[in-house]
Amino acid sequence: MMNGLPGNMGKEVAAACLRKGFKMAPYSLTGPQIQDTEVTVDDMSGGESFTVGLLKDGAEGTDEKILEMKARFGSDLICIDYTHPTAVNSNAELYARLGLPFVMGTTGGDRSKLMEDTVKSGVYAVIAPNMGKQIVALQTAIDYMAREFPGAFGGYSLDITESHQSSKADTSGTAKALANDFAVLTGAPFDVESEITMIRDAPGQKAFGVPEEYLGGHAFHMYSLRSGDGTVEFQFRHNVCGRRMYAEGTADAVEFLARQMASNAQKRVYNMIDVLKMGGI
Ligand SMILES: NC(=O)C1=CN([C@@H]2O[C@H](COP(=O)(O)OP(=O)(O)OC[C@H]3O[C@@H](n4cnc5c(N)ncnc54)[C@H](OP(=O)(O)O)[C@@H]3O)[C@@H](O)[C@H]2O)C=CC1
Ligand SMILES: O=C(O)C1=N[C@H](C(=O)O)C[C@H](O)C1
Repeated sequence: MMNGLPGNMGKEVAAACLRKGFKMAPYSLTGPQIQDTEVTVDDMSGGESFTVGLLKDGAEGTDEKILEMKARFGSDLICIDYTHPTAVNSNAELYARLGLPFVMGTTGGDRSKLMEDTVKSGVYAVIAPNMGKQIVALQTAIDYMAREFPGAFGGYSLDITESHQSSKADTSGTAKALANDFAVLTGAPFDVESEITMIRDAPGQKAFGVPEEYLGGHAFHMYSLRSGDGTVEFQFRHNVCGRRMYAEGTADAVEFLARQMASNAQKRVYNMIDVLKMGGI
């Protein structure tokens, strides 16, 4: 069940899932601005397409339609969420209430509550602000570095700049996640709400290196660690044009979750680092 159609990631992820041979559930949760009642998604390579009915978030009869799908598809029904930061917690509550496994790619919301609610509910889930395999590998390495060498960059200042399409509603969830590890490395507090520089305007995006044709869909990140006297700088960058890498990773996460469910795995809530480590992608 691809929730967040006809959004940008919704369509990309639906396509990646179809390319992997998955079938689409007949309904998708959609947002308050959407007037259409259905949308057709395809695999973006000339193959299969599906028409999906759009259920406005909170609309009467939503639970019943989802429960009908659950009765029809059983444990083959896995929700994928690429909606809106304001919908993260309410959607996770819905999945928990109806006992639906889910992959949450949507960023923002109250992340601690999201984890708590999901763990408490006992549903299987993969939750990650970034599903791009290579970025998750970098994240894993920085996470390892922070755990092995906390304070190794003591006295260094941390600067984080990210650029995304102007429609992005929140600060990069990836930057926030990595900032926590970098703060362990510098040993100094870093406020992810106020200290990450966000670029959302076209001149700024172009100056940051974003090609003109990707102003509407890109994710450029730069993390800089600079020594106190300014003589040494480390930079880490991941610059993605388009959205395909996240969509492919999401389809892999769905397959991973289905495998964990089939094997009755004891652990139920995963992140993408788990997926990568456990050979899921
Ligand atoms: N984990 C990852 O790897 C990645 C995560 N993301 C995250 O995915 C999210 C979506 O991004 P993107 O597709 O670019 O955004 P879009 O704005 O293109 O799409 C979001 C869609 O969700 C709909 N929506 C809004 N509120 C709800 C709701 N309550 N229930 C269901 N649907 C709703 C929107 O409708 P409406 O127009 O009415 O608001 C819109 O159709 C963001 O949080 C982004 O950060 C993005 C890329 C990769
Ligand atoms: O909104 C996006 O586009 C992206 N969101 C994710 C985030 O906030 O970290 C991942 C990637 O940056 C693309």
